[in-house]
Amino acid sequence: MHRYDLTKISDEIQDYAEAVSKIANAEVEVVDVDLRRIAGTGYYKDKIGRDMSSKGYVYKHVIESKNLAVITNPGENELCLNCPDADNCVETFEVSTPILLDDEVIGVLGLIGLNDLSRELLDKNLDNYLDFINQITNFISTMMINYYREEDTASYMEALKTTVSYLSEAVLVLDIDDKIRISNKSAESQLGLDENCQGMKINHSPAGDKVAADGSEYYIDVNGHRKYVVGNILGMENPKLNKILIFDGIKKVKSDLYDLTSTFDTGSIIGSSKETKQLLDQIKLISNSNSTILITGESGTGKELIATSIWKSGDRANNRFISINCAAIPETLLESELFGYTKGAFTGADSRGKIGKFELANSGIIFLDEIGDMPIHLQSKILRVLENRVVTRLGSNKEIPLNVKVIAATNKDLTKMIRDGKFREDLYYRLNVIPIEALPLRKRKEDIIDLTQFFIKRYSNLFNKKYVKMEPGVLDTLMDYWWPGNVRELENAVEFMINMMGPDGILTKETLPKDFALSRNDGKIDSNIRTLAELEKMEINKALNKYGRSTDGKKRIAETLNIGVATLYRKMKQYEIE
Ligand SMILES: Nc1ncnc2c1ncn2[C@@H]1O[C@H](COP(=O)(O)OP(=O)(O)OP(=O)(O)O)[C@@H](O)[C@H]1O
Repeated sequence: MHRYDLTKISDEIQDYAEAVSKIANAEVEVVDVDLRRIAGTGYYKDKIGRDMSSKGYVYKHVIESKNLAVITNPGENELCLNCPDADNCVETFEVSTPILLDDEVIGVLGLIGLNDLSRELLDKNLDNYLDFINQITNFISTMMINYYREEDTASYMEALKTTVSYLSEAVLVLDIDDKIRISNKSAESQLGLDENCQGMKINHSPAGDKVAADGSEYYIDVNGHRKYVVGNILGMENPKLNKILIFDGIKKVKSDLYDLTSTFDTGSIIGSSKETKQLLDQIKLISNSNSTILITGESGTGKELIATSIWKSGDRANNRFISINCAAIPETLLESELFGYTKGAFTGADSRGKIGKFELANSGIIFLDEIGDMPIHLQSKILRVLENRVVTRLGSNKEIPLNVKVIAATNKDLTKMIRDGKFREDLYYRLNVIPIEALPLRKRKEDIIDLTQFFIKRYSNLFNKKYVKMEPGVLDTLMDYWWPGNVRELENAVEFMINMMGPDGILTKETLPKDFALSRNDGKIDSNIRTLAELEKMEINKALNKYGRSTDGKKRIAETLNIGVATLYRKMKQYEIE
């Protein structure tokens, strides 16, 4: 196989051959390097496609030498000596010119005289003829290059089309006039185009970066409609394809950000105790108020669930609920997470800027969980946001008006923190406009019955197990326990029990978690009362022994204890666990 195959453009070569033949008053033939006749005029036309390797001595010489051969004495020339037709050669002259491409011979063009007239013409105008033929061979090699270039482009386009069709982001490949050359399904549906949109002009202009950290924001105008998208425009070094637009609609980008943020539980509050009924009434009363709410209570009492219930029963239910755990985000990042930043606001910041959680929550609710862990310098900033109802991105001085309802939560004693100088008193009063207390489970024991039933149902469904009943005494044990980890601990205990439950579907005392031994022996509370801190320390130590101290180990511990990794580190520090 040769690199260049002249047969691919044989029709065009034949057209040239015919033209040259007329102008030069001679016959023309073109052969490739295998001495196959590609084109031919007059006498040679019928012989196109024939293999000439047994003859064609002159051509062989031209191919090997890469030089032109002018034969004025065909049959007698030394190059004709071995030719079987040398004795009865009908030619009066022959000019054989190599067709060169990249310094490689890809074929030979032969100009052949068959009568004296053409011989005479040649003799008179040899130089002109040679120039002319040179031009023609150059044309042929240019045609060959173009042929491969187009073929390359076609397969390149095909490959690009296939690749693009696999991408979930919207992709448009535009030509130099910003007309669509390639589009994928996502781009078509986002811009409301049909699949035959090739050739349609797309106008795009920067929209100024407001939301996304990983792309620029653009308006795309198509069919008289304007779309607001986030993405990237890649330039291409290609004469036909000019740029690639990769983007997603702003709504999707915002909701992706939102999905990343919202890991909250949106279940409903279970419990029929007097206390829980009161809580539900209170939620109803306040859900439409725009005042700030502070939910206090031990860990696992359902503070976040209360916050989402307020959201769902209020008039902001159709807008966002953005939850941010102030303890889980490193102090250095918390400020930019909350307020956002503009391009190049600080070293290491994404060069395009990013929306903050306050802005993202606009017209909805922001839930500031573990507000007691907020560093004091940020407390004053939060206070300012709450007072002025505007937010300013880091690195910018533009104030963005906010219509956000704030719900904060903490398991810390903020009044004590104020006394210790760790929490700003003015912020506390700003937050504590509507205080809600999430009671510990042991202070609303009736709920244990409802919650146990609720979780039994959830986990037996989840694990596809049939639950029949609970052995007498099991519920008493659960009711008597003091649940330091509150509802979260109860949920974990029930999940464990359903795992342990035999095929008879009966929850026995044996299915209770081992660590329940504190109250398991006789169904009564262990007479040695431990502090919560002691219990937490014990559990963390146990988990460290089981899973080890590696980063992965700690991840698993955090999962098992149902707390965040940041909380685990904080607690290890607090209890001086090495
Ligand atoms: N009354 C309830 N009904 C149903 N599920 C509940 C109830 N209270 C809490 N839960 C569940 O218990 C778990 C812990 O609740 P949540 O995260 O709201 O507690 P929290 O007080 O915010 O905890 P932390 O202070 O540790 O963040 C969640 O899975 C929640 O759905």
